[in-house]
Amino acid sequence: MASLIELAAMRRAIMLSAFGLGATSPNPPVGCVILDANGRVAGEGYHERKGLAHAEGNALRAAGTAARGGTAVVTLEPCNHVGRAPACRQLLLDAQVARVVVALADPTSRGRGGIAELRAAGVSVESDVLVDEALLVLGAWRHSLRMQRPTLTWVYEVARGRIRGAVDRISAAEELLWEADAVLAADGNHLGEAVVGRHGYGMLALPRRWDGRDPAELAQTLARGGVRHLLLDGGLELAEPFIKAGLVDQIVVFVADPAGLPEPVLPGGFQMVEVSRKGDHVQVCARRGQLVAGDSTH
Ligand SMILES: Nc1nc(O)c(N)c(N[C@@H]2O[C@H](COP(=O)(O)O)[C@@H](O)[C@H]2O)n1
Repeated sequence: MASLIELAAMRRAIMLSAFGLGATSPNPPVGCVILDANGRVAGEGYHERKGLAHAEGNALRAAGTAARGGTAVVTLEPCNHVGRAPACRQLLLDAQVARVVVALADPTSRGRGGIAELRAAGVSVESDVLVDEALLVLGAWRHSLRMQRPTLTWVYEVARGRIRGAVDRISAAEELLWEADAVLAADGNHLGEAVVGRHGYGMLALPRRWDGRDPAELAQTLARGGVRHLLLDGGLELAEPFIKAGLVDQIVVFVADPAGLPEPVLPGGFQMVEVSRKGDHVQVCARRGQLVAGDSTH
């Protein structure tokens, strides 16, 4: 069982991991905290983008020799492969940590996985710690892997009975770009990295526009190009083919005024999960019905 100190460290690691949202794809946003042998924070880090060090590598570098005999608290199972970065389970063994606390198992882990390797090497490993909280950050990535397409969020504004794109006009909508990898807007005529340059050169391969034909084919192309979270910014004409194809996972709608709400405001099958005030708009977040309970979108 994880101790109270380890649970607090996991929550810290989850917060750190969120700094990687919208930047790490196709890799996951991961955070890690190293506790020394007395349970004090000795180092921490997160995965910033593909091609750079994994979260564990950054946290171990910050901790230095204080990691020896300590505990690594990490939001995703340490990787078991030598890729662009060394295998994290080997870095942890080299640093001589005594214990590893993990939130989520890695659905892409190679061989028998980092957790099994660490246990085989005599390290105490606690897994499935604060899974639901870790999924607040890792959820879109994991859902994308499960569905073999990007997690798709449709954002729009409802104003004077009209439904239209929101990102250009509403700052809270523009902020959603920071959690997405790519954005499709202007009735399909604009397709690009959500925040230009965040993933690093060559990490995403995107077509410049969508021909408007097959949304499932576009989703496949984007998934192959490294996109794990797509933001759709526009009115019904843009979103309808994606809704009909069952490709919209979540909705963020900004309601400008209580009068003249269109009928309906949300498409069928979506349930509200959050209603809040954002400046002069009401923001409603909704998820597909069957995804709300239990495992949620993610
Ligand atoms: N445990 C862990 N921490 C991180 O910080 C990570 N980015 C990952 N990612 C895992 O490794 C794969 C990517 O490897 P490369 O960076 O491309 O070599 C990714 O699929 C995850 O399984 N894991």
